[in-house]
Amino acid sequence: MTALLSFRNVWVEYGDKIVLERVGLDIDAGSFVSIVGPSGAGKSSFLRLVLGQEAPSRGEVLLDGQPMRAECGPDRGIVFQRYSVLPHLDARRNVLFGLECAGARVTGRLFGAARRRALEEVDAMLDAVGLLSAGGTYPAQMSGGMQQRLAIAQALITRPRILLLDEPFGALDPGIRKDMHALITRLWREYSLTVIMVTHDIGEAFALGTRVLTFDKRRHDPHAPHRYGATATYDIALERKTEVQGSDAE
Ligand SMILES: Nc1ncnc2c1ncn2[C@@H]1O[C@H](COP(=O)(O)OP(=O)(O)OP(=O)(O)O)[C@@H](O)[C@H]1O
Repeated sequence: MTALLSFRNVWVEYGDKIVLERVGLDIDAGSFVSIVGPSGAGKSSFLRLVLGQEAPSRGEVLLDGQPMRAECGPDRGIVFQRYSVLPHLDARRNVLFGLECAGARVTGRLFGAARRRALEEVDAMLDAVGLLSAGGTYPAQMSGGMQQRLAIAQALITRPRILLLDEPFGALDPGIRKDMHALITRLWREYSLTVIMVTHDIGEAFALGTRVLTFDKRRHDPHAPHRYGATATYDIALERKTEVQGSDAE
């Protein structure tokens, strides 16, 4: 079976600074991959490769066995720790914006029947993340948890196959984080997503992932810290036996 994503001897270098080196791994469709590692180990750089925001300086990244083009496509969505949503748009228009970006590249706006259909989809997505009644609310009026629900809705509205999460729950209180764990688990299953999540929380990595990757440097040169890059040093397959329970879990 072809892996959804394959990394073949992938390097990321900025000038003479090596960030990632010799990354070789396959990611299967439907997996939930957690990535942990020290600050600066190239975890966000790895996500940018998957997003198509950046091309490897050496090696190749394959999507469905084909070389991935260095461009963001609607089949990949991303949620960051903060600032994923647009402050000047209410919740409904934030999610609609995600659709407009993907569906109407020329004008950037949807009109008439297409807009009505899109708004129905938007409301269904807001419902899926528990924000249907907050459709007219602006991000500044929302709690951190609500903003992250909105960011997830915005990322999922284009029905991506791959959802990238960069420390998505890092700024949230523990109770809210549990709710978000339950939500993301439900959406991962319902939407048959492949999730790649960077987190600094080891417990979260193991609670949510079907696989945990650690990124770190195998070699260090104390006189030239940029000489060696990080790679996937541990690759741990997990059996997810238990459901993640949050207060909003179905
Ligand atoms: N465009 C760039 N030009 C030069 N260096 C860069 C660039 N982007 C990232 N880096 C460097 O690459 C290294 C890895 O950054 P990256 O953000 O991928 O690490 P990370 O593991 O996600 O870190 P953190 O956990 O702190 O978010 C850092 O040293 C960073 O300064």
